[in-house]
Amino acid sequence: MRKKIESKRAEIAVIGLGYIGLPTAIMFANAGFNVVGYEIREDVVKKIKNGNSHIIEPDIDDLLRKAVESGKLRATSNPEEIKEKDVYIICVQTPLREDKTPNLEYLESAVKTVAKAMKKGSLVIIESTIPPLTTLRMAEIIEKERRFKAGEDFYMVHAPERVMPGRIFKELVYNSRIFGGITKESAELAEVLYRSFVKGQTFITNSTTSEMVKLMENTFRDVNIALANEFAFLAHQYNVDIFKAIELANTHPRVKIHVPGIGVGGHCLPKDPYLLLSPAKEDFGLIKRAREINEDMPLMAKDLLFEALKTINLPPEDAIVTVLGLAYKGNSDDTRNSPAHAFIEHIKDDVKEVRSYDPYVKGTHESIMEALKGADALVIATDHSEFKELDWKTIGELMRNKVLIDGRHIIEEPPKGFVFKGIGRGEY
Ligand SMILES: NC(=O)c1ccc[n+]([C@@H]2O[C@H](COP(=O)([O-])OP(=O)(O)OC[C@H]3O[C@@H](n4cnc5c(N)ncnc54)[C@H](O)[C@@H]3O)[C@@H](O)[C@H]2O)c1
Ligand SMILES: CC(=O)N[C@@H]1[C@@H](OP(=O)(O)OP(=O)(O)OC[C@H]2O[C@@H](n3ccc(=O)[nH]c3=O)[C@H](O)[C@@H]2O)O[C@H](CO)[C@@H](O)[C@@H]1O
Repeated sequence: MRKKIESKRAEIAVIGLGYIGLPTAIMFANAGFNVVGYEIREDVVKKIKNGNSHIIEPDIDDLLRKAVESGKLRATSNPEEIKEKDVYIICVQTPLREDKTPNLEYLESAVKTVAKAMKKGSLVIIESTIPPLTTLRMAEIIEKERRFKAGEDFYMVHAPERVMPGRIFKELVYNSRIFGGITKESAELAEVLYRSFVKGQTFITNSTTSEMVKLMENTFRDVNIALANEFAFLAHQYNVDIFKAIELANTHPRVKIHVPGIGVGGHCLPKDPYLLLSPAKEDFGLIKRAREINEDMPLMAKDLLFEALKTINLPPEDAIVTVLGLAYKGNSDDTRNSPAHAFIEHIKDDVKEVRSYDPYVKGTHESIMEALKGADALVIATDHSEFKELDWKTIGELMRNKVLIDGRHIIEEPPKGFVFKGIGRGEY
């Protein structure tokens, strides 16, 4: 198997062609492997077959076209086409249920599909982010399904993905990678495989450690953002501009405070802390409290909006509010767990009309100017580059009342004539 991987003769199936699976499949195909991408969504398969990406990411269109035109990458919804591959890489989503417990249905179904298709000696890699101990449980599913013995009849590894959307193709190459094997040999094989394009450092460990490492990384970020958000809350009470205060605090050699804002969205940070806690019998409460703080940030934006409306004596029920940005972060089309949606849900029954505009996502209006015509308040919920270059004079002329709420600190100096409030901007 090692030789097959080194000589790039190993046949690879990538299961799930989303934000992670599609770039991963492209990288292996462009590194010279024959790759089949298996995806249950037929619309996605159809697009990829035509060389078109269904996600927005720098460089993806050219790299995908190259992979498809060279014949190295094929997409399919037919499980027959992933039979007896050498390597399976599972990249399906691992969301939460309503009650915040992990929904591992997609993963279990993908593992069962792989179990049916694989052969003795296959290497099964899970890239999805999963609760501690899940790889071992998935190995048992394969053992039951096929009567194979994990570590003897097949190799199994958790190889968490750590890329940042917007920089995926750079980070796939230069990030360091962790390979958590159910056996050392499994991890070593995965390491050789990824070395075909990874230039960052690589580390080998066991699967439960790698599951925990990935979840700790995102929990670290989430808890730090919650701390920044709590600082922002205090800054309003002390009449301080939190961004100036953070800039100064960050001049300390051992302090690096994160960025407060309207909320923490995406497919990862809002759920990974819960995945980390899910198999635990007990915890200290810090991680959950940080999550609650971040989940409540859209409510803080609502409070600022209503305070601003009050200063112009406009009852909320008469106000037309335009939300700029629906994606969870700047220059992305991903709306999963977006704070913009949570914010809209919080205000929609209290105001006259909520409008929305996003350059990458369908909102109520297709042009920013149309969305702002006659509006009373504008709320920035996403830090898209487009919103950093707005012509405030023209916008002011279009709006009926000029209330501006900055949930993402994209405005340094509030434009003249606007009633301005921003998360953490205690000075205004
Ligand atoms: N998006 C990110 O920035 C990111 C970064 C690092 C890690 N991750 C982790 O990677 C995993 C995937 O995330 P994503 O953002 O790519 O999700 P995604 O929803 O964009 O992609 C998952 C794809 O898998 C498909 N799928 C679901 N079940 C399937 C099955 N049984 N067989 C075949 N296809 C199936 C879905 O239709 C979907 O297209 C998650 O665990 C996530 O936490 C995501
Ligand atoms: C540890 C780490 O770096 N993990 C990254 C993270 O990537 P991400 O795409 O989820 O992006 P983030 O930048 O973390 O943003 C999430 C949300 O938090 C808001 N935010 C952010 C920073 C801040 O200081 N203040 C904020 O309010 C932001 O607006 C947005 O809504 O998870 C991926 C999947 O596991 C990882 O692969 C990837 O490495």
